[in-house]
Amino acid sequence: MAHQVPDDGTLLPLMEEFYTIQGEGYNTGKAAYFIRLGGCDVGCHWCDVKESWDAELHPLTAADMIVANAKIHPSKAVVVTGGEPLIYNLDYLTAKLHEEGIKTFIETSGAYPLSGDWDWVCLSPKKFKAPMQNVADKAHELKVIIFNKSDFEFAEHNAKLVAPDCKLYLQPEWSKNKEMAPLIVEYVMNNPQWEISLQTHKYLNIP
Ligand SMILES: C[S@@+](CC[C@H](N)C(=O)[O-])C[C@H]1O[C@@H](n2cnc3c(N)ncnc32)[C@H](O)[C@@H]1O
Ligand SMILES: Nc1nc2[nH]cc(C(=O)O)c2c(=O)[nH]1
Ligand code: SF4
Ligand SMILES: [Mg+2]
Repeated sequence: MAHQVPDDGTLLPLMEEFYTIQGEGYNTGKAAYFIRLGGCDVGCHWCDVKESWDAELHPLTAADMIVANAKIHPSKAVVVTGGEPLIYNLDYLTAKLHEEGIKTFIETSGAYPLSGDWDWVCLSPKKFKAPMQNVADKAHELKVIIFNKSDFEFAEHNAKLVAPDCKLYLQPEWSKNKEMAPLIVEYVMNNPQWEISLQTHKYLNIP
C-alpha cells in the first residue's frame, strides 16, 4: 500500500535533505540545498539512487519543515530531486520557498505532469517512461544520460520536444564513463549545440 500522500502538497515523503554543490548541468558549481523525495516507478536499471524508489521507506514530512530547514542555509537555492519529485503536487512547496526568497530548481524525468513554480527545470528524459510534453515545454535544460550508443539518437529525439533556447547536455552514465566519455567528446565536437555534463560531485566525493 502506498502512503496516503495528501494531494495539497503539505506532506511529502522525504528521503534526505543536504546542503552541497550542484554537481551536474547548467548550475554546476553553485551551492544549493537538496531535497530528495522518495518514490519512483520509472525503473532506470542504472539509477544511482535506487534506495529512493519505494516511497513507503521515506517518512511523510511537512513541507513547512522542509522550507524551515532550507532557509537556514546561506545559498538561497533549493534543488528538488528524488526519486521522481513530480509524482507529487509541488505547488505548496515551491510557493513557500518563494515566500522565503529561495529559488526553486527541479531535477525530473518528466514522467509526471508538471506542478510547482520553478526558476529552473532540468529535464532528464528516460526511454523507460516518456516525458510529458508540458514538462518539455518548461525545461530550461535537457540532460540526457548516455549509457550506450543508441542514446545519442534518443537525445536528438528529445531535443525536438524542448524549446529552441533550452540548454542541451549529454551526461555519461557513471558506470560507463570510461567507455562513453570519448564518444560524447566526439559527438559534442561534431554537434556543438550539445555540451558535456559530468557528475562533478562524484569526483569531489561530496553528496
Ligand atoms: C536520481 S535522478 C532523480 C530525478 C529524476 N528522477 C530524474 O531522473 O531526472 C537525478 C539525476 O541523476 C541522473 N542519473 C541517475 N543515475 C545516473 C547514473 N548512473 N549516471 C549518470 N546520471 C545519473 C538522472 O538522469 C537525473 O538527471
Ligand atoms: N551534488 C549533487 N548534485 C546533483 N545534481 C543532481 C543530483 C540528483 O541526484 O538529482 C545531484 C546529487 O545527488 N548531488
Ligand atoms: S527516473 Fe530518476 S530516480 Fe527514477 S529510476 Fe530513473 S534516474 Fe532513478
Ligand atoms: Mg544524484
